[in-house]
Formats: sequence, structure tokens, C-alpha cells
Amino acid sequence: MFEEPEWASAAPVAAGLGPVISRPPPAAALQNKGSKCRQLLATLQALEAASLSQHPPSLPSSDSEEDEEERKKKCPQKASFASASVEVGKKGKKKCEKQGPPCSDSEEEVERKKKCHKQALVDSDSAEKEKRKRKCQKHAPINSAQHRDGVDQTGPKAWKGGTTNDPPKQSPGSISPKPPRTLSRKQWRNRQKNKRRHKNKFRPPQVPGQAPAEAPTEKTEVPPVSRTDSHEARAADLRARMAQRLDGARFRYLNEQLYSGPSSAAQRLFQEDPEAFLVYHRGFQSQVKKWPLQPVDSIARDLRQRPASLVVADFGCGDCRLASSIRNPVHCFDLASLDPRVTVCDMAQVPLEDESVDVAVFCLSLMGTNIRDFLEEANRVLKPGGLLKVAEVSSRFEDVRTFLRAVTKLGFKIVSKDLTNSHFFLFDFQKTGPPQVGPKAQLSGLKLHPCLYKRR
Ligand SMILES: C[S@@+](CC[C@H](N)C(=O)[O-])C[C@H]1O[C@@H](n2cnc3c(N)ncnc32)[C@H](O)[C@@H]1O
Repeated sequence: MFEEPEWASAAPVAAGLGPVISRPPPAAALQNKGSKCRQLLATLQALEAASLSQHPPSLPSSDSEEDEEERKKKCPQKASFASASVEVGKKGKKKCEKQGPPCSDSEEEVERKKKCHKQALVDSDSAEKEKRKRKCQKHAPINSAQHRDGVDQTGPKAWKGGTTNDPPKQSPGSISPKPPRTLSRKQWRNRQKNKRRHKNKFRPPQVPGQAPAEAPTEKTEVPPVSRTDSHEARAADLRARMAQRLDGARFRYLNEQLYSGPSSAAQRLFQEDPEAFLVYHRGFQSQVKKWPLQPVDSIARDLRQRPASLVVADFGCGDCRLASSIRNPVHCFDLASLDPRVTVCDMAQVPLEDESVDVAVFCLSLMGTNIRDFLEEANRVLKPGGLLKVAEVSSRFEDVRTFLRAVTKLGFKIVSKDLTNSHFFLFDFQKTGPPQVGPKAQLSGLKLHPCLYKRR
């Protein structure tokens, strides 16, 4: 009964103690029950000792699959039994000890021990299974419910063959000498992360808040077009700005010409270059529209309070803003025409009869160096007692009183003056009669500063 071949041959091999244990002959065993029992116990103890020294159960690594593999390599056919036999040594002994005295010499005793040994083997197998099951549960807590439900997921390979994608959990303290064949949860996550990174590496960068680009389609060809558009828009904008600056320069030049020479020269200028008149007026309009109040509007307001029957002569009318603002009949004179109502002429000589108009207006138009000619012409066409209205840029006046005195010598008296406006002065004169001075008399008060515009 002690010659159970598997147990007798496998145990020493598994324990590595074959040469140490001497097996007594069966006959002697039957005769000497006490010694057999002792031998049996000795064998069991030796097996147990060997088992403990080689595979200490307290070490976590001893339960590892690698160790199992190692054992299988050492004894491919008997490995499972060998591990079981180790347990036999422990559990069988304990069970036997519980069931009866350790050193009974009777045959029943031996039989009982044999049964105990078989039972121990069964117990050992079930214990081993239970241990593996616990180990698996420890590695895969997510699937613990499945384990509880009886789904067999035992063993580390469950992660490979399982339907779930959840990685196995590795206990924090466990250190495996070899790289694990299954991935830990952390390793699995890192691998997934690396895969995603690798994918995203070759994707075009996405703007936050925008939908991700599906593929390089026609949409990707849009930016060059928009770039071209923006380039053309910038070029057009640049051209417009350059043209504006050129116009500004031309306006300043023309403006200076009008103030620095006699009206005859200005007349020639615009006759030779009609476009220059447009340039000048564009520049003038861009300037006065920034003013808080345009003097022409102030004059028009005053005239609207007077009888509409009064005949008005507008010297240097420009775009006929005054004529458009009042109901009075208005003779419009200028060096060039921006409106059909304009009579093109030098205002030093207007095509009007003497004493034919009630109101003569000079709104920012005393530009030439021959201002006296303009004022004498107004005196000629004005009716006696007629109204002379003058508006000029305030900065042009060196001394307002000398100006007023000079105008008075030309057959006018000052009626009202308004010096309150920040940009221009307003004067009202009444015709008193013909000029009181001869043609060669000097009227220095009529010399006004040119109104020059700064480059902006
Ligand atoms: C600054 S603009 C003012 C235009 C208009 N009076 C206004 O206030 O809107 C001066 C105008 O007087 C005109 N002018 C200057 N000298 C002139 C002259 N000798 N004969 C006719 N018009 C003249 C210019 O051509 C210009 O249109």
C-alpha cells in the first residue's frame, strides 16, 4: 500500500530528494508496522521539508505562472502531481493526525493513512483550484461579479481570451522577474494611449471649438483662395490709401496755388486741368466735414430768416451748397463747374449788372491775392444798402480790425461780426456806396494769411 507508484516515485522527484530517502522493502513494512509508520512519517516530513525549502507558500512569486512553468519543465508529466504531492505532505499529515494517532502499527491504520493520502490529494487539487481562482479574482476585480456567477475566468490567460477589453489588475507590490505575458491595467492603458498619440501625430492640428477635419478635401484648398482674396483686398486697400494720399497732396498743392497768386492764375490752372478742380474740391470737402459747423450752413440759416425774394450772388460757390439750402434766387460763380447752376468765371468780373443783387456772399472764397478786386466787384453788383456776407477761416486774420477798416474804405460798413466759432469768423457789411479810395491806395488790412492744410 505504500508502493503507490505515482506517489512513491513522484514525490522524491518533485522534492529533489530521491537519493536521500531510502525506501524499505514491502515485506519488512508489513512485519514491522511501527517502523513503516515511522518511515512513512519520515518520508512525509522529508517531502514537506523539501517542499517548504523549494517553494515557500508564503511568497507571492511562488504562485506565479512562471514557477508553475518551471516546475513543468523539470517534470513535464508529473508536475501537477508533484505540486499536489507537496500539499499531500501537509494536509494529509494533518488530516491523519486528526483522524488518529500518528504511529499506529495496525493494517487498518495503514489503510486509513492511504485513504487519508488519497483524500489529501483530492483536497490538494481542490485547494489548488481555489487558490488559482482567488488569484484570478485578485487580478481581475472588475469581473468579480462574473466569477461570483460561476463564469470560469480563472488563470491569467483569461485576459487574453476574455471578451472584455478591461486589462488585468496587477497588485501594487508584486514584482515579476520576467515581463508578464498579459498586460497590466496600467500597461494596457499606456499602450492604448500610445496608439492614439501615434494616430493623432499625423492628423492636422484642430482649432478648439471647430469640428475635426475628416480628410484633406476641397476645404483644405480654401485657405490659399482666401489668402489670395485677402492679398488682393490688402492690395486694393493699399492702392486706395495711396490714391487718397496722392489726392491729399494734390489738394494741398492746389490750395496753396489759389491763395498765393492772383485769381487769373487760378482760373488758368483750372482751365488747363479741369480734373484739378475735382481734386481740390474732394480735398476741401474732406476737410470741412470734420468741422463742427460749416460756415455755408450758418450763412444759409441767416438768409432763410430774410425774404426769399432777395437776389443772392454767391462768389466762389463750389458745389452750390448755399443755393441748395435757400429758396432765394442765387447766382453761382466759380472757376469751374461742379453743378449746372454754376457760372464759370473769375469772380473779379462777374456777368451781372450793376446794382442788381440784394446779397453778395463770400464764403471761404477770398483766396487770391487780389481780394480788393473781389470786394469792389461785389460793391458794383450790390444794390445800395445791399448786404455783404463774408466767412473766412479765423487763422487767416492777423488783425480783424485792420481788415474791417479796409473793407469799410471800399464802400461798406460793418453790421455784425461773429468771432465765436473755432474755425471761422463771420462778418456782415452793408453797402454804403461806391469805394472811397482810389485804385492805387494800399489796403494792407486786406492781406490775409493763406489757409494751408497740414498733412495728416
Ligand atoms: C473753399 S471753396 C468754398 C466753396 C463754397 N463757398 C463753400 O463754402 O462750400 C472756395 C471756392 O471759391 C472758388 N474761387 C476761388 N477764387 C475764385 C475766383 N477768383 N473766381 C471764382 N471762384 C473762385 C474756388 O474755386 C472754390 O470753389
